[in-house]
Amino acid sequence: MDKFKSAVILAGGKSTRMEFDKQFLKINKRRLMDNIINKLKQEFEEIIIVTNKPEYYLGLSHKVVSDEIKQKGPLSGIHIGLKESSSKYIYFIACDMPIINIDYIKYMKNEINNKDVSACVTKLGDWIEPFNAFYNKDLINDIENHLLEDRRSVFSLLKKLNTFYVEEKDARKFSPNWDMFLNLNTKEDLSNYLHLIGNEFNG
Ligand SMILES: Nc1nc2c(ncn2[C@@H]2O[C@H](COP(=O)(O)OP(=O)(O)OP(=O)(O)O)[C@@H](O)[C@H]2O)c(=O)[nH]1
Ligand SMILES: [Mg+2]
Repeated sequence: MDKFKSAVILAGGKSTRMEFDKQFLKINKRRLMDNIINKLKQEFEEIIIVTNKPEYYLGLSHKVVSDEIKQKGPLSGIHIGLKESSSKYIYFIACDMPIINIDYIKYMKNEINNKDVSACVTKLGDWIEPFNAFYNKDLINDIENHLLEDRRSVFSLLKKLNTFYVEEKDARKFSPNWDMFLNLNTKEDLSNYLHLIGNEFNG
């Protein structure tokens, strides 16, 4: 079995800060989600979308699922993503992360290939980056217990487990300005990003 067969895109959030649903964001007349899917196809055989609006994905050839434990934030999406996927390690990315770094994905795979870890996440100072990361399918029960205690933080969950951390300085070799972790939370984030790539926001 391919240990790294599956990738999950989380698109089940409320987009409160962006004020429109980020999963439908278009850049240069193309849906960002479609770009993410196409990129991930280079590296993963199975792609799963976790969305709160599955009716907008009818006809897509990938698996589309919704949270089973609702209203608990990203861990809800990680939970169902792990349940629905069919490999040991599952790659997770958010629907508002426009820059996929395939070399870094390959690097993480190689780092954990011969290890048995709960997750592979990257450090940023004292913090971690919860996406552009791998999680072990084994975590389903741990996440359920964490959420039952009404704890929602990915980092506090990972601290309790056997997590493999990539050091910030090692990750920066792949992405010196950290763009592979860029996520578009606000309209300002979006307009900065569009400016960077030389586009205007066109809805
Ligand atoms: N499946 C699922 N995904 C979620 C949930 N909450 C957030 N996410 C996803 O997790 C990722 C990171 O979340 P945020 O950047 O905070 O996005 P958000 O929660 O939609 O936006 P805000 O409301 O502004 O916090 C995004 O891909 C969201 O779609 C949830 O309850 N379920
Ligand atoms: Mg949020």
